Amino acid sequence: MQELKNSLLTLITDTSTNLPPDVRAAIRKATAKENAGTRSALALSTINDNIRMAEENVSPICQDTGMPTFIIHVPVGVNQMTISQAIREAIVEATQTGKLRPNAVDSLTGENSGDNLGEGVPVIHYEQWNRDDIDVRLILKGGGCENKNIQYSLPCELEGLGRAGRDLDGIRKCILHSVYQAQGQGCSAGFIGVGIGGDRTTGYELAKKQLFRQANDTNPNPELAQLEAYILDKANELSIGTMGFGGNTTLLGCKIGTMHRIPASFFVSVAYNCWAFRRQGVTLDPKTGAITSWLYKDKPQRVEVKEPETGTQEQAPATREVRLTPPISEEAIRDLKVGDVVILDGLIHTGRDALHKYLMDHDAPVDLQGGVIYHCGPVMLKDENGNWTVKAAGPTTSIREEPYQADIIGKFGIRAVIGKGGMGARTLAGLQEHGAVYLNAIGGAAQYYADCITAVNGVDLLQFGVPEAMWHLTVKNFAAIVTMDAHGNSLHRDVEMTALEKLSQFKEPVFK
Ligand SMILES: O=C(O)C[C@H](O)C(=O)O
Ligand code: SF4
Repeated sequence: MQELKNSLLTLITDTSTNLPPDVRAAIRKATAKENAGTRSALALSTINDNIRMAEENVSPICQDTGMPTFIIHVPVGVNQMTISQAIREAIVEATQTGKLRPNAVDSLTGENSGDNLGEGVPVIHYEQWNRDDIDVRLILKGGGCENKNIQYSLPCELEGLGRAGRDLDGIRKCILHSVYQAQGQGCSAGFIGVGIGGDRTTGYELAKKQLFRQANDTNPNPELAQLEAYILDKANELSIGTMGFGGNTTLLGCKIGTMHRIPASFFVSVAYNCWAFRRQGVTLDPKTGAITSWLYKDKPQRVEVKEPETGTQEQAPATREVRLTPPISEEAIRDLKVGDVVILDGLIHTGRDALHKYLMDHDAPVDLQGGVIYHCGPVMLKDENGNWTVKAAGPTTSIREEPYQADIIGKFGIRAVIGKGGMGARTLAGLQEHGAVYLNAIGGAAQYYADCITAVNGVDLLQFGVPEAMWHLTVKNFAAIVTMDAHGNSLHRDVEMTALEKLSQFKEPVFK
């Protein structure tokens, strides 16, 4: 198996940097359905640029390279320990070369292992089969969309949909609700894998396994095939749109599997995957470990695009572009309105979970008066001269900072927070009180934003690990949309309210 480690390294690199054709086809279809100039269309155009840049640069599509999860089928007699060891070596190498972000964190101490290895990381599942070759599939599913996974225990009451019973119609309601509750936070438009039945653990496993199906396959069970088609159609009527900006595409794929359950339990488990749906697979020669074929790389798929029906077309709002350089004045911020596009030049600072908690009872390492905080955990590499370079730097989900954000803005005089997915009522009130804005960047567009970073000025709190440290970055032409302003307006609140109204239209039974 002399080729094994290199084959696995190729698989990891390709998964992180090159979206498979079925996923690209779904994104192309979504792009064609949005009207030029709308916020969703602009977001999709950035996403498409980013997909191309990641492939060209052989760099991560998204900075969050997720929890590496392998599903491996082996012939009888193949040594699984040899494969696991080769996976670990390939993961360390992929981390050293910036194809993976160091993502394994000790849950109690918060220490980042730095090489993507840790207790339970990576995840590797083996199954034996009767074939002679080895089949290795890998998914790199990031944290933001993982946090939007949801498990329902039937019967239950669902916001907007009422009672969901222990039948196909109850299942239908749960799945629609799962898309609604994700809003834009898991970097919509997403793909969902659904597991019906099992227990709490196997239900989620089944849901994740569905994500290994081809996006354009047809479920062999006609009842489930019908449900998949129904969900894909109706979830797209929720108008959540790309990144939760509103729009015609909210869901790119729905795959449903079922297993037996025990009488008392009835779980519907949903695995939500962002548009940056990174999964690839290879077959390997069991003697040499060389790649013999790729599993998701068939010819580019033809996309048939149905025009949006009249009435569903969002009109492109007139966008105003405002160029700002930190430190930003309160006056300039109060002049901004939801929908404006802000182009930033100058110094910004990254800060996410660990930093926000830290800043509550510590001073900031740098002056943040008039400053900009970027919710981002980048992929960084140090060169031979000790200089840092940015390999990938898209936004992280902002809502996790909701308990801290308003206080931090007030305490340090921050004028803008960049992130994705939006924030809640407390932050909105804080923006109004202190004169600040929330800027939504395009989640997953890690190459696109890395390209806007012209210098790494320094780093503080590196003891939090690379993703959680406070990086001081100079940016040029960094564009983001005002989605929460200093006047109490929030696009996220409006989109969620509309989506809830639309969700409640699906209350009546469909599958009797
Ligand atoms: O950890 C990250 O960089 C991002 C995460 O995947 C998220 O979606 O919030
Ligand atoms: S930032 Fe968005 S695209 Fe990246 S892993 Fe998280 S949810 Fe996915």
